[in-house]
Amino acid sequence: LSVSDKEALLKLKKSFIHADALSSWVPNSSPCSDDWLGVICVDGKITGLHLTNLGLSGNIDVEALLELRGLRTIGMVNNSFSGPIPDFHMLGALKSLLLTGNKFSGNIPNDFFSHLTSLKKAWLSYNQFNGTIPESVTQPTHLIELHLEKNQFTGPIPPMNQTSLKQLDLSNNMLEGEIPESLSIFGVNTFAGNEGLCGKPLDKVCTEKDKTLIPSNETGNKSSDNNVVVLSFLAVITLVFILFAFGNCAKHRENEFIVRGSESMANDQMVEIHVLSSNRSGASDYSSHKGLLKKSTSSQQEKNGTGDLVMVNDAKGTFGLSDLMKAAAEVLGNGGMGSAYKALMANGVSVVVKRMREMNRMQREVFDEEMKRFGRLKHKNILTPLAYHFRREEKLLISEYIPKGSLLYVLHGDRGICHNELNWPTRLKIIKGVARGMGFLHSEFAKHDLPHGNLKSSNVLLCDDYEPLLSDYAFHSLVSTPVAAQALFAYKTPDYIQYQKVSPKSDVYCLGIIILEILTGKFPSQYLITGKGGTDVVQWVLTAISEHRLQEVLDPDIANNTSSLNQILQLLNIAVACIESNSEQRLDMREAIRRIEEGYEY
Ligand SMILES: Nc1ncnc2c1ncn2[C@@H]1O[C@H](COP(=O)(O)OP(=O)(O)OP(=O)(O)O)[C@@H](O)[C@H]1O
Repeated sequence: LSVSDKEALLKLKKSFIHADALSSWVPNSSPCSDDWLGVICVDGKITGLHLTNLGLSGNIDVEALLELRGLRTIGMVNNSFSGPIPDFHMLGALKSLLLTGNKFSGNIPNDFFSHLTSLKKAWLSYNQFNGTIPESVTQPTHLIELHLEKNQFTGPIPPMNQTSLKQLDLSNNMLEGEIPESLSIFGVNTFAGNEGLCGKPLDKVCTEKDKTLIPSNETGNKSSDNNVVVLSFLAVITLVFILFAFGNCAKHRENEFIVRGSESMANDQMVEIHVLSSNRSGASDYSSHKGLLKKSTSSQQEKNGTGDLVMVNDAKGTFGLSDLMKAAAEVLGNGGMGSAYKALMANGVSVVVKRMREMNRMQREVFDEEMKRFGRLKHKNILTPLAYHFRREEKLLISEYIPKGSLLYVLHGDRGICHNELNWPTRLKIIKGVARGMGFLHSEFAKHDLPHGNLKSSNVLLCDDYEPLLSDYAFHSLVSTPVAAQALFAYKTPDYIQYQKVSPKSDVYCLGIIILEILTGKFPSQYLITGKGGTDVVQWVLTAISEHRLQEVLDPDIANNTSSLNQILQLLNIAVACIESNSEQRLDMREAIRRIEEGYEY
């Protein structure tokens, strides 16, 4: 590694604002041998930067990047970078440019992709880009993945005909005109949310006018002018809406809108969420009856009870959207996949409603099948959903409310009676239940890359007798990779951070973290976006092992249980074998479960 590579990275770091997460990037260490966060090296050469979810912003110093001769991947997914797209087109050897989930805005120059001839993956989704899609996107001949969804691109789609293209997502922009025939092999979801598009695979037939729209700068600029008008109009409407809603809310504010998130979980206040009733008009539209949905469904759906709520499991009886809309709702939190509410329905049943963001990877029929399959799952340690609601813009997943709450809450949030009940036999019961639930998911979803994908203590709910129930599993196939990378805990494992891969072994790593969390009683920093706060349980335990201080890492509440100490240390060793950073040397799920069930004697 030449010195200038290190200097280049330090220069790059200087151009970032809020770079606290890059505390390992310091002059007296080496990027490759000292494992600088997010720096990918092959044979001592820097080949990639994988700076995902680090809260970074600032002006990316492309000159510094130019000095990294071996650089092939730039990954800056889910940070806060803003302004025009940096001059990445100067890095002609780039293979992956991953910028999803930032605040980049403005036009992308028309020749941006011309020099990026080796580009295989371009993820520019979930930003605020506008103007036309640069025509040069047709030029990288090996392009495999192009993600432009959730921007404000206008005008027609350039005539891309790369046969290499396997993933294309242009959804939720403002594109218009005829879809090029070469792209009609992609599904409807690729183009959804662009009112002005027509042609196959969409149902909308093109008019002569649509067909004459050709990609040109003039068209792009014209449409963006139109968009400015439309956007200004929308902005005014939104402002009126916000002012009105604010006025309405302010009246009720004192006891309402209290969020019961992980930070303030002991707060049990009820909230009212105002519902926009579609069958009235004018300012009086905003009825203040209790409910969950911001926009109401049609009055017919309300009348017939179930609306378009699909029951997949009637263990708690049947109910409909209208029952949910009338229920008293309480915000439980806002996780990576969306927000969660508790709803107490008039029949006395409490449910949790999760509003899922971005579950549009599948066609409606496939989604329906998947949900029905979820509804049929039966295992003592699995939370089986009760119902779901499908609309393009929004999916709701409804499950039974589990009063004791999550392992996260009982372990770290509640210092009351439940925490005191977390003695060793109870913790062992939880570990075994989690392992059994994982075993079930790994055989039920054996073909999935991630049978669970999001195992962490907030997704382990505790029954009254402390039997754990796993929730939020098997979402991986329902969402696109950029969303998964943002929302699923399996993407925080070394498998993804260092090697950009996930597999069933990533679930094993997550199991290891949860066991360490239960044994140490510490909140893992791994759960936090920036990794700041909490305890890096992996590092802490590995250091303690190397210094033969194992007992010191145990939660004092269980460490005093001398009769079980051997068993506790045995579980600690199993967890350590699960958090092995090299997935090939890591235990597989079956072996991890076998060891947890059988126990090893020292
Ligand atoms: N069925 C349930 N019963 C009781 N509490 C629940 C239930 N489902 C979720 N919760 C709690 O509600 C809160 C919010 O859940 P949510 O799943 O939205 O967020 P999360 O688990 O923190 O993140 P993620 O979206 O990644 O799973 C969490 O504290 C969770 O433990």
